[in-house]
Amino acid sequence: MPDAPPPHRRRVRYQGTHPRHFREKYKELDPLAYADEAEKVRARGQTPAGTHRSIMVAEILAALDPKPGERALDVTLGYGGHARELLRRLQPGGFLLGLDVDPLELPRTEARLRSEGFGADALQVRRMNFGGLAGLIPQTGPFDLVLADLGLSSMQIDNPDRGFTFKTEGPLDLRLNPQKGRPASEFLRSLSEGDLADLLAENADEPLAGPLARALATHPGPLDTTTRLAEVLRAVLARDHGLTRDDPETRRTLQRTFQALRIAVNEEFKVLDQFLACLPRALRPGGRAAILSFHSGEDRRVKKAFQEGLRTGLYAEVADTPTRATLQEQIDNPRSKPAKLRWAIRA
Ligand SMILES: C[S@@+](CC[C@H](N)C(=O)[O-])C[C@H]1O[C@@H](n2cnc3c(N)ncnc32)[C@H](O)[C@@H]1O
Repeated sequence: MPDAPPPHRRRVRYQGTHPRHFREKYKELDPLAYADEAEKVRARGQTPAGTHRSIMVAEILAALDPKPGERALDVTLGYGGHARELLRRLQPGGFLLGLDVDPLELPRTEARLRSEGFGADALQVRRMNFGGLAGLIPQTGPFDLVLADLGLSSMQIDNPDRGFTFKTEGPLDLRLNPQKGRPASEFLRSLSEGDLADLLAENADEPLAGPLARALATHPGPLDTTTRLAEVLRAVLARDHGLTRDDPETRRTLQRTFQALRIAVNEEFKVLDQFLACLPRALRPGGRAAILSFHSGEDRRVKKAFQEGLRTGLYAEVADTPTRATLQEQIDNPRSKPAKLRWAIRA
């Protein structure tokens, strides 16, 4: 019998000349069929949907100094961009173990790296939270280099189903691993006004923590979508400060609130502290660690752990000041603007 014809796929429709929403960006989401599209999007200073542009690659390579035959641990594999650059420099004979907590993106990243020729002798991938590093090291032994690129990948931010962005309607989820724990909407319901104010202040240095917490805690209906949460916040900013939807301060306040909730839902400070406490055990003598952080709560922790490790003799050398992305990179990829890189060398 002849093969049945492939099912007809209706072209994705969108308003205007360019697709604006994630699901409309069918060309970017299918880079094999539309090879040029990603380049055009990058030339506009944007990140193609479904991909991630690795940040401060040259600076991270300089800090980690990977050499053929060495063993590396990337605890935030993400899109695998940094891992790919490390793997190239670790060959021949080197090895990289990539971890990520995200069950949705990790298999795609592994498939992409395998298709680029990195076999099981060079690359292994494991779904796990880097907060559990202390349980991993007895199995793997220490590494020559360890990389942590904290936070979220662009694939996670841009996918409305994950609920990380207020720019598009989606469930208020915010979990890095949606198969574990409770979504932000449920978590939000469990908090008192006081808890919420503390969370906004501690996790995002939010100056309007009090009034925002009051509005969220006393909101009559459910706050179960990204856009509904954003509307409640915007209403407070308009009422108390006359800020419009498009005011940059409105955007920053929304970003801080989403960040504070994400940190809480994923217990990001707790797992970062666990990781930092175990990091010296994950490094061989002379081993190098590099950590890229994206907000002050993370950077404070990294700085303190490195300085304490230097004082107690666990580290031989640590970065005095954080390295920032070059101005050109900040223009090319605005997501690199808040990034701070710190490194340490194991004694
Ligand atoms: C900024 S992205 C990494 C991008 C990657 N360096 C690249 O070049 O493609 C951060 C990744 O870390 C993962 N992640 C965040 N917290 C984690 C944790 N506690 N344990 C494991 N993975 C985590 C996220 O799921 C995300 O994929």
